[in-house]
Amino acid sequence: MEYVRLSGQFPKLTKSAVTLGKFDGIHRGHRKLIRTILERKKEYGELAVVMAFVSDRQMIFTSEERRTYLAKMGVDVLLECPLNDEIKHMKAENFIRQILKGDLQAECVVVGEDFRFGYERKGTPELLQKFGEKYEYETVVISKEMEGSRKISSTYIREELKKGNMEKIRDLLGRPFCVSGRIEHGRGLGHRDFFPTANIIPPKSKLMPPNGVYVTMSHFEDGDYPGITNVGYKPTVGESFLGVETNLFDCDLDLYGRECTVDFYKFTRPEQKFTSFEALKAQIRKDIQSGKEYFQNENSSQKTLRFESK
Ligand SMILES: Cc1cc2nc3c(=O)[nH]c(=O)nc-3n(C[C@H](O)[C@H](O)[C@H](O)COP(=O)(O)O)c2cc1C
Ligand SMILES: Nc1ncnc2c1ncn2[C@@H]1O[C@H](COP(=O)(O)OP(=O)(O)OP(=O)(O)O)[C@@H](O)[C@H]1O
Repeated sequence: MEYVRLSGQFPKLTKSAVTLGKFDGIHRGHRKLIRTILERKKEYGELAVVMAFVSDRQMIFTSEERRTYLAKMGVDVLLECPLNDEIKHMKAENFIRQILKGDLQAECVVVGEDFRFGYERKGTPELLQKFGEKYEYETVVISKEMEGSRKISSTYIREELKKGNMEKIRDLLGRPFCVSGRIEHGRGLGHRDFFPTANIIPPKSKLMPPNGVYVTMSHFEDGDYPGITNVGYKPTVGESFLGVETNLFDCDLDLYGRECTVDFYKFTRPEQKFTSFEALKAQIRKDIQSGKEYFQNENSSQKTLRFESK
């Protein structure tokens, strides 16, 4: 997949199917749009292009996580376009003429039914359709994917992430919330004293759930390991950065330096400051036990698959 972080000129493409939006998290609604451009690729040989408008806010998926994910889906080009004043104030027709048609040579534009763009948010799916006749492209408008009576959106997922509601997030994303990164060395206290942990330091750009303990599944290139993860600053020992620290059940491999994706299944308790290291260790023993019970529970076994629903 070609990845372009725009800082001025748009790339010149030929014959593309373009989908537009912020695309944070690539939730079930986003995937309907992406599947549509992939179908166009298959049927008409159009380039599958995702144009993602980006700002400085923390994201459900970091830019890197999103890139990896879209490449796996089969997207040809990811354009990250800063949501700056120039883009925000651009007249809708200019955006269509200069960028969609002029640069990207769109044959097809795919958006959700409430998508808005350009000056005074006057760019609507209807307007895209209207100009499609003049500039010769097709517009596909996708109906909103719902969860009950509420539209799925990145905003909805952010709200649930703030509450640590990992089960709900899994429904909305159609897969678990995850953190990806390289396993780093901790201070080594855990390993020396009894429970080894695999540590990831998420970038500051990653939107995280509340500090606390979660039941997780860690995915490495050659295997998946259930475990229990602490997110936070380890107040008992005092750490200066936020860590994602996982005790993998029944795994004694040396994992340092390896790439890992940790899927979050369930929040179990907030992070606490303990009065002694012994008290912390006793609590972690209990955490490990409750994590193992989660995976042993027959009803939970279905939940541990890394399936992608809808
Ligand atoms: C399941 C689990 C739960 C944890 N809960 C807490 C906690 O509530 N408070 C805390 O200060 N540290 C917590 N920790 C972090 C420990 O302080 C940390 O594992 C230990 O200090 C070893 O750190 P090191 O690997 O950097 O040496 C937890 C770790 C794990 C794996
Ligand atoms: N639930 C959904 N079903 C179908 N299409 C959607 C859905 N949510 C968003 N889209 C469409 O996907 C594209 C990208 O959406 P975008 O990320 O901008 O919105 P969002 O997910 O609603 O996020 P936010 O809550 O931050 O506005 C847009 O064209 C949008 O209309």
